[in-house]
Amino acid sequence: MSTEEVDAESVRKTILASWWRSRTHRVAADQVKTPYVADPNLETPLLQSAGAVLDALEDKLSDLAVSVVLTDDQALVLDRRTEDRALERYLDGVQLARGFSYAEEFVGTNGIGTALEGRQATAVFGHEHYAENLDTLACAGVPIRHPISGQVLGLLDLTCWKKDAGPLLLALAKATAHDIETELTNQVGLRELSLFSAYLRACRRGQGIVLAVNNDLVMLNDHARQLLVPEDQAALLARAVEALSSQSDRSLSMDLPSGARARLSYTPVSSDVGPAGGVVRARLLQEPEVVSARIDTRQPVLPGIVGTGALWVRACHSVGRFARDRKWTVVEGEPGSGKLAVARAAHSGSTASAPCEVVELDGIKAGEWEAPVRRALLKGPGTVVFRHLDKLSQEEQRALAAVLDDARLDARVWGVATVSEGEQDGLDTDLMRHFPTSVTVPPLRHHIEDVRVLVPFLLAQLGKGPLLHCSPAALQLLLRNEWPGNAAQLRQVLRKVVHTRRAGVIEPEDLPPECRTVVKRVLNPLESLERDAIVRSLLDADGNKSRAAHSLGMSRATIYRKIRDYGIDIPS
Ligand SMILES: Nc1ncnc2c1ncn2[C@@H]1O[C@H](COP(=O)(O)OP(=O)(O)OP(=O)(O)O)[C@@H](O)[C@H]1O
Repeated sequence: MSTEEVDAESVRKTILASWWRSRTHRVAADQVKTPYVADPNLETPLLQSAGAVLDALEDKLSDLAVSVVLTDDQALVLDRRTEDRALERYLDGVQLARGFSYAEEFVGTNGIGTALEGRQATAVFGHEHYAENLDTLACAGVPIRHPISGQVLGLLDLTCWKKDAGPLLLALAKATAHDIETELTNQVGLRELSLFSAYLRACRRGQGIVLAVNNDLVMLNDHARQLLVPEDQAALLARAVEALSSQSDRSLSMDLPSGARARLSYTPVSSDVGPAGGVVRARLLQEPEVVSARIDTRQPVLPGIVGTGALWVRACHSVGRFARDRKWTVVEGEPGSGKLAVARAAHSGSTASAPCEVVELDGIKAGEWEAPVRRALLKGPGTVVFRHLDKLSQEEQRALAAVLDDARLDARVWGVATVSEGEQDGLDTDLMRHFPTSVTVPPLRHHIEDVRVLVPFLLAQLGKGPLLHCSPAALQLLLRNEWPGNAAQLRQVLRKVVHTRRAGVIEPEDLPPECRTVVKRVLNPLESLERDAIVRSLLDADGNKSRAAHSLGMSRATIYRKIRDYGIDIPS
């Protein structure tokens, strides 16, 4: 089979196709040798739903030499139940046991890997197996699908001796897989049904844009499809998915890539079996000045900064335009998202030769800002950046407003204030009269593709421009991160890297532990230490969670929970 031609008439079509694939994968036909994962993830909805069904089947088959196997969607064996000792020993010998993969690429034609490859119920009998040690067996595998998305979650397989096999084997496997899917519907479907009813209620309530999301599902009403261009839909969905982690109602405004501004209200939905996702209602705000300006994202952004993500380019263009028109502006955004960088770049883009004064207001003592502000204002043409304006007390803000009222401002002075996300509304109204326009800088995760250009840019800033490059694998890790601390966090990470690697190629192992995580919030120092310790132990233990937990003195359950909480992602 591994070297000679096969007579197409003598073999079933699906089996012949699988033999060809096995041959292409260079699977050994005289032995079973397959990768082993010591610690497969056993906390999945599939295993939770399958447990009771497998218990019941195991009971029914207790007098028969039939093994019940459950795998994940990659053919990794998660559970195997065999009452018959002889069969059990044989299956151990051919590595059909928990932790081993029965994917076609490793084992060749078999009821598990071949069924997953073809995405359909498949039985493989005796000599149809590619590896000769499996000749005495028959197995029937049936993929198990997510009840709503249809995505294959895993597979149910029944394996017995070839001499005992018949058509009933596949029929029983199908019925059992169906029972597991029904159980999944009860568990998962309840969530989705709750979300669907909440979505329908929101649609019935008005004419606006309604979206509903959870981790597996997205629903959009007609208004969303008609009023929003695809990039705006994607940006809204990204924001909605982000809101999923919060369990409270929220409303917020956001700039959309097309230039429109939307007001969103997010309502979480819960079901009897836990959180079910959330419903977002959105309203487009009519801000003609912004809406009318469609931005070509291929244009270069402002001088001294990089990035081509639609939201980022839009923010840069708006700040640049306000700088040219000398319209005082508030630049709002998450920590480290590049507010000051945009303000400086807009200054350079409009009046590079004039001075740009940055007055840091965070932590400044009462009244101490007054002298530098007056000095900056008196300098004539140029830019004054009021950095972290929201950190001034209300009283100080009123005092600053009075200073600005009194100063006979040169019309060629441009004022720009940076404030933390969501803090703009709390600023003193008298002061805000001086800042008639505002722009929101998007967090890095909303223009994550810009990591590709930010990395070389920031490496150059750190003095390593032509000396250091990122390997594709390391870049992939950086692109997967959520960057709760935004570009400033990315800069910190690269600063750590250049301490240890001064030239050459940055590989994944050169990146600090935080790059192995996809956490959505900024961790406190204690949490960061714990996360780093877990990542290091996992790397030392080649991804083996039990060994990592042992070395840290943690229980397995705790390390699983922490891996989930910190979004740690280390392949075994
Ligand atoms: N698009 C970009 N191109 C180049 N550098 C950037 C860009 N975005 C951010 N940076 C760099 O990232 C770092 C953090 O940016 P910056 O200080 O402007 O953020 P911020 O939002 O003002 O921070 P804070 O929240 O502390 O006020 C700086 O070194 C800045 O030069």
